[in-house]
Amino acid sequence: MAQDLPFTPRGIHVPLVTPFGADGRPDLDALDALAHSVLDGGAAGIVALGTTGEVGALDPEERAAVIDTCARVCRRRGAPLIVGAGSGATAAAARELAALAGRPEIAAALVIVPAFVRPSPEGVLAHFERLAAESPVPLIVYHIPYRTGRSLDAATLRALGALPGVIGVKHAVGGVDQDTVALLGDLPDDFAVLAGDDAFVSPLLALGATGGILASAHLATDRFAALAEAWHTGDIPRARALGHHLARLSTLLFAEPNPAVVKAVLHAQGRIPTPDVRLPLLPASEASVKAVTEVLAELAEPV
Ligand SMILES: O=C(O)C1=N[C@H](C(=O)O)C[C@H](O)C1
Repeated sequence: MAQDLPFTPRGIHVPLVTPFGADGRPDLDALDALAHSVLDGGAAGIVALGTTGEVGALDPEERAAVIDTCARVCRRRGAPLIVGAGSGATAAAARELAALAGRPEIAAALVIVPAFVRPSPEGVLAHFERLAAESPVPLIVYHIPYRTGRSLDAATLRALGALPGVIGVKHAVGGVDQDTVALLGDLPDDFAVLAGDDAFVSPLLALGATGGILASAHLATDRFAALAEAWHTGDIPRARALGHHLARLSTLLFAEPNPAVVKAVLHAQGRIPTPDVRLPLLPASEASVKAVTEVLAELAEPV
């Protein structure tokens, strides 16, 4: 089903892990089932090829297969698909985005701020101006300075948000800082902030974020969906209680490099065939899985 345009990202979107089979290849049936399960749990949509999908460790054919699988599920469910695309320098990013044309399930592309080269804020703006002008799909800026090495102030984020074709930012600055507060206090029209640091989703929703892109929401998906709903409807006692519980869960899920713990727990639950991650990631420890399992059991109680 084609998405209604314009797409306004809202609610919890789950950046899917890429399950690997015993042969080491992506298990597309498991990916299909995982996508359905998080949508059944109340996710507003899914994200293919996020950091959590180990995009950097997939070859081009594997990436295409992941997009095809996720697009098929989203078509069937009428759910929006966000695709991670457009890393690297501007020309290469534009080519990657161009390849997303003609896929009505793809509601937006999640495009990281250029990493490692640390362009000036003006360079970041020029990068997104060119990509937004050429992209066949709307863009969500993925702002994650602790991975890219490029921090951006609220004024630059607002300028990005004012670009036609840029519909949101996945905000993952490792906390709630002065620029987070300034940005959410004065947003450009039709520009959504999505929480991208799992442990901080509740405070960001409280400040006006419309949702989140959260690896943690593979687990307790219904609770993350309820958290977003509670903040949106103003049920503050419920929102606070859920937020505190889910922050504990996310902290444990990110105790080792993402998505090792998420995959290990999904495997322990029988939802993916192996807990395997590709190097340079290492498998999660048993202690991490045990700690998450305990918090999940608490979350099964009414909050
Ligand atoms: O894949 C993603 O998108 C996410 N990646 C973040 C990360 O690994 O830093 C975490 C977030 O939950 C979603």
